[in-house]
Amino acid sequence: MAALCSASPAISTAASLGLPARRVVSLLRLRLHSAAARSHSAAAAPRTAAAAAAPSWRARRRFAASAASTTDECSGVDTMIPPDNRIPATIITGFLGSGKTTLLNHILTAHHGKRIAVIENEFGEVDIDGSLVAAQTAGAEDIMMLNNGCLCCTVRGDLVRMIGELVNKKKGKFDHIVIETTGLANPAPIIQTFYAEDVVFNDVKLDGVVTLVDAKHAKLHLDEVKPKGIVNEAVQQIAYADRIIVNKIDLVNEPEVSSLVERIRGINRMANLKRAEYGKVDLDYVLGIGGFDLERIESAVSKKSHEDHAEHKHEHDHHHHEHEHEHDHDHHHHHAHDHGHDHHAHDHTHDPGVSSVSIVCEGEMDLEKADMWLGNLLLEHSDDIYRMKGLLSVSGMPQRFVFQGVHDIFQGSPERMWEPNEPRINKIVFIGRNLNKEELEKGFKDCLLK
Ligand SMILES: Nc1nc2c(ncn2[C@@H]2O[C@H](COP(=O)(O)OP(=O)(O)OP(=O)(O)O)[C@@H](O)[C@H]2O)c(=O)[nH]1
Repeated sequence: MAALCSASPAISTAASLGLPARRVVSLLRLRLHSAAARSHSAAAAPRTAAAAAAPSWRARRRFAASAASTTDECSGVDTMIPPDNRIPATIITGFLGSGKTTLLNHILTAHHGKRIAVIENEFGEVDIDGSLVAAQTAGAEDIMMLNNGCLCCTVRGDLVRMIGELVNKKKGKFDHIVIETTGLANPAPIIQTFYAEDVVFNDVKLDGVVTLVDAKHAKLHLDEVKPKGIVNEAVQQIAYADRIIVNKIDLVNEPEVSSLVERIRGINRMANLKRAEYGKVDLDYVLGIGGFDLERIESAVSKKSHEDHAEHKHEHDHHHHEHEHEHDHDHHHHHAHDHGHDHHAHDHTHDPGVSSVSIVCEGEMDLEKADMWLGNLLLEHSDDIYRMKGLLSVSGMPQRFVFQGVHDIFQGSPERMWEPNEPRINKIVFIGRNLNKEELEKGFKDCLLK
């Protein structure tokens, strides 16, 4: 059963990655915590207000099992998302050789005025990437190496320690942390580190996941068939991304890039996407992106890839048809029917089953029903739901309700007020494995007030 106002249904399975025991999500409880956050910050001076916001973040993060203040939980809430002054951290991921270090060097050598601490994860004995970065740049405040292991498993503890060390010893001396993963990393455990580990969570917030895709070789890796139960890292890196950079476009022709973009969109339609050579993108495309910020949910759930279109149009005015495949007709297939080249090969034979589903519907949500539905959904499918973002029009709530999640880690809060004439539209986007569009759509729409 899903959690309702007063239930505390912790599921007993402790997650394999050392995360806290899973709990069923409850929108109703999230609403409560928002109210608590408001009373905290209202009473506090500006500086303490930021600090006071932390417990509420944590509460929302973990769906505190105790039904602490249950008396007026169904009353209206007129809170806003609390300020978050933690240090932002960006994860740069992408398959081997896709251009992660090149992008990092671009970030470190560009003029943005940010002081950046770098954590490098080189898979192997020698700090090759570290020396490449270090040799080329004077821009990094600190370069720390995570050696001899993949960031996604053995050295996660090291990552936590390193971030802790950075914060303890150098707080105030840097403005942003950039973590470069190995090309074989699954980003999920790294993302979860930011929510599951207090040492990290209290001082550092995940700003976003930037995924580099090698325009020349990506298809090969995306098509690779893995043994049953093993997920293709190249697909996962795309699935978790907030920003995608299709890099090395100098090595391929336009139809090849378009086909790849379409393929990527089949996996993740929530992320922004840009094409680049040598990782050269505007820095505000990769830093300060707020991929996990509730305030910025709307752009993700409303995405129709304008930016890619604009960027692309700028560079290749005659060839910008990929957007035609990206808007709201969510299909699980991604044929390259318009491009006339061999893009069908992956279709359903090699398809790792990772895709996006977005649902938009007008009307007012019954919060209890939505709560029940989402709770059950995550109870059964949180392993398969990689990322989720949503914006709801809740009956009786004057604000828009926004939420986002990564597997069973979930945050939500009322956001700004609905404008008087603004259409009450509900939007939800899932990225994950084996998503059943029809079932999701039916479940979501059944939560509307009849
Ligand atoms: N032609 C071309 N080469 C590129 C581009 N971007 C990066 N490279 C080259 O590709 C190679 C790999 O780039 P890196 O930045 O080291 O890639 P990486 O993802 O950090 O590699 P790993 O750490 O091995 O996973 C280097 O020789 C880069 O100079 C590009 O846009 N075009």
